[in-house]
Amino acid sequence: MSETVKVAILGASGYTGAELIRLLDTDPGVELAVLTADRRAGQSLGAVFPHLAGVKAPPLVAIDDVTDWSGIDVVFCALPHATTQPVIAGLPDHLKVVDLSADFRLHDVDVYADWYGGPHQAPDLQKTAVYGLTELARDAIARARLVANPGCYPTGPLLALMPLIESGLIEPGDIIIDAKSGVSGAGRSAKEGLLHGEVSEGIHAYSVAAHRHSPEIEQELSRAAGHAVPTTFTPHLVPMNRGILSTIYVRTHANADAATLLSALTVRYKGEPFVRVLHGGALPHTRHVRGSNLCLIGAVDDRRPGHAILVTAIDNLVKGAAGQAIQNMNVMLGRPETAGLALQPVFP
Ligand SMILES: NC(=O)C1=CN([C@@H]2O[C@H](COP(=O)(O)OP(=O)(O)OC[C@H]3O[C@@H](n4cnc5c(N)ncnc54)[C@H](OP(=O)(O)O)[C@@H]3O)[C@@H](O)[C@H]2O)C=CC1
Ligand SMILES: CC(=O)N[C@@H](CCC(=O)OP(=O)(O)O)C(=O)O
Repeated sequence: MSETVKVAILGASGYTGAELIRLLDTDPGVELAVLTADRRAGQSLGAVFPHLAGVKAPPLVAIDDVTDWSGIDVVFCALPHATTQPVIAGLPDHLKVVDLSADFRLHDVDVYADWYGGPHQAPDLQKTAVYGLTELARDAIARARLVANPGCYPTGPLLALMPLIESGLIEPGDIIIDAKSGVSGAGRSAKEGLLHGEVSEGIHAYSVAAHRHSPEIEQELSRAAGHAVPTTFTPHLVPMNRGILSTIYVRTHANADAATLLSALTVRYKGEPFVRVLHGGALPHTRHVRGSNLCLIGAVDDRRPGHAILVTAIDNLVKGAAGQAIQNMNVMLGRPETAGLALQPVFP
């Protein structure tokens, strides 16, 4: 591999594609070599995203028109669910791949089929995929050819909960995750439920007890617990563009209180550039992470003894998607993990 990392972004005209470009443009060691789109193929980057007109990048092309992959090192796949499996299966072996879609996250392809409405189209490739929650899977990511980037909703809660389950401080079978997302989480394609009139000046729960991120959260919490862990997860859509705030209700073990949980998380994430544990009752806001790759975690004691409430905040497009994908690329290539990700949050 040459010193400059040559990347292809499949789905470059979407929200996560735009975020990959914005972040990678800050890394002088990366060249944007191939950008693809579907309906917008044939357009320049500046025509699709006027705010990115100053970025050095080739025009967007259809995936089928990319015939020579020999000069590419890494592919970011930012395509809709289910379109991704045949595309990645068809890529040459020399490419490292970070998939932002859900297609390779679920290890059990039968569970995938139940939640995503059809059989998995690349089950053998699925077996090789590493679930890429960077801070908790770094060694496996470093050895992987294909990394399945976690979903935006699971990222914050898993970072908070997995170390606490592993250290026996909380009851894995008694977790409730109440999450609120900005609308960019739903992508850029037009949908009636995302019209300004449907989203502004209100908030609503959706996919209650039926969201496709439930099996993903349960897969990872079960791995931490060593047994099956059913979890209550309720997403809400809120009238903001970016951010996910997750409020997480847990029952504690061994007289642990919120301070105990925060101490354990502080030890677990010591030296991590992107996970920050807040103390003294401080709780994160989505505006504390906007535009950055940070995950902030706070906790307070519930008024019910033996119960605590954790709160996590991420930017769904950064730590929940493009930022974590770049972090994973950096780990896969043995590069400094913060390359392209050294941006502080945009505030207010
Ligand atoms: N938005 C978010 O916060 C997060 C999204 N994800 C996942 O990342 C992936 C990308 O999401 P997002 O950027 O929001 O999606 P968008 O809908 O904003 O963008 C989708 C991209 O894929 C292209 N595309 C659509 N259909 C096809 C097709 N059949 N063949 C080839 N290209 C196609 C689009 O091209 P064109 O514009 O030309 O139509 C566009 O570039 C999805 O799987 C999503 O679930 C993961 C974490 C967070
Ligand atoms: C607000 C909103 O609609 N969010 C999306 C989740 C986006 C995401 O990150 O999930 P994937 O990576 O699995 O697509 C949803 O609820 O389906």
